[in-house]
Amino acid sequence: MVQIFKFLLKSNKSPARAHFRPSFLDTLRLAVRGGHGGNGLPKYGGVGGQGGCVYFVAKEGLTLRKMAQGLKDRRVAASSGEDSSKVSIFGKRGVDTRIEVPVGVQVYDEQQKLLADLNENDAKCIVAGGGTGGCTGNNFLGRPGENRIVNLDLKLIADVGLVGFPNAGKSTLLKAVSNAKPKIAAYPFTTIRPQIGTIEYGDLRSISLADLPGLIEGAHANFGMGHKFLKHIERTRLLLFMVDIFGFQLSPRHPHRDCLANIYSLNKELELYDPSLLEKPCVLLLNKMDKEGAHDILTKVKPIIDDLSSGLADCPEEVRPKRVLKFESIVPISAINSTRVTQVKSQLRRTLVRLAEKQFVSDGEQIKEQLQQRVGLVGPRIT
Ligand SMILES: Nc1nc2c(ncn2[C@@H]2O[C@H](COP(=O)(O)OP(=O)(O)OP(=O)(O)O)[C@@H](O)[C@H]2O)c(=O)[nH]1
Repeated sequence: MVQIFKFLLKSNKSPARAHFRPSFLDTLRLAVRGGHGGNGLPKYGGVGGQGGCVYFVAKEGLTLRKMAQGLKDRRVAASSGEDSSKVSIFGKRGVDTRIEVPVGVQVYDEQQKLLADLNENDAKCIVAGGGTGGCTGNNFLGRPGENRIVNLDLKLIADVGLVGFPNAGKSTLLKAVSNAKPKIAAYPFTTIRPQIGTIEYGDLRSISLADLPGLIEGAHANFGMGHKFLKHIERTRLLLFMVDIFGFQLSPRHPHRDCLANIYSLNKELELYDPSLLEKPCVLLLNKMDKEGAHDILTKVKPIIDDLSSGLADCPEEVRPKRVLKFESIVPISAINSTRVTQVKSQLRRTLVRLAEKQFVSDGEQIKEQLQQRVGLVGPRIT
């Protein structure tokens, strides 16, 4: 009888969903606790060992999901310091707990205060200090370690951020220029998580390109997946905007926006989310140029895109930005046929090289200034 029941229960089990993929994880909450300080020994003036601390180390190639899998109950503690004893007057320090986190993680406390920004491989930060050991100052009673909740917020780091409304052809471009294998389909929101691809050049240089999906009108106010993906733009050095030359309509309930309105709308979304994003260098791609009528639209809109402020008066009020973007370059392309894709690759590289040069010069100036201050008037002359 038991066997029959077992068989029936087994056969009723629903099959695993073949399309199931774990979703992208970019935030994680952890409880961290430093070790308790060991007690001192009053009779001999012995000092207890300090509690161990919990610290994070950034490691490339690690994801928050992988990290979370290793921390099932989301609690991390370090061990306590040793008590002072007759044979060991100074108690041993507690063992520290090292937790590896992905590069690009920002650590916040419960009051949303930034504790650390781990954006380099091997960058470290202590998130919970150990308690002090018992000594004369605390009546030989060891103190508890720091105990708090920390929030980890992962922001992707890529050289280039690909920004555009759904269906513009971002995944198609990513596939054409890089080694990424994104999902492509003729309906919006095919891409549900950021994808990063590497563009490789003949001289073995490479740059990373992140497709940041989910941007829609109102994303700045957290509509759609709003902030979840907008935040990733902050860490990119160059913005690559992409619009469909024929415009875009989110759904039959939403108005159809032509290509110009789309550009203004993207401009406004970034401006409202964080105006400093508008200072990043940017390149615009006008996609789907292989379709009939695309060149006529391009001839009409190109002069306005060259100087976006000239078209502001005709722009629908709800998508009108206060400050307009100035594109370094505007490239009409067909991502599906790879037309002018090589030009896009060279343009991205040129802009990034120029940026790096600028940064190098300004770093150099800063170092020179610091040196001059340190050496002062008595040292050798710095030219
Ligand atoms: N005719 C034409 N169609 C294109 C071109 N680029 C992309 N498409 C088509 O446009 C549709 C959307 O392309 P995707 O690459 O998925 O667009 P996306 O911007 O990544 O879309 P989301 O995943 O919604 O963010 C697909 O059917 C593509 O085949 C192009 O250059 N010309």
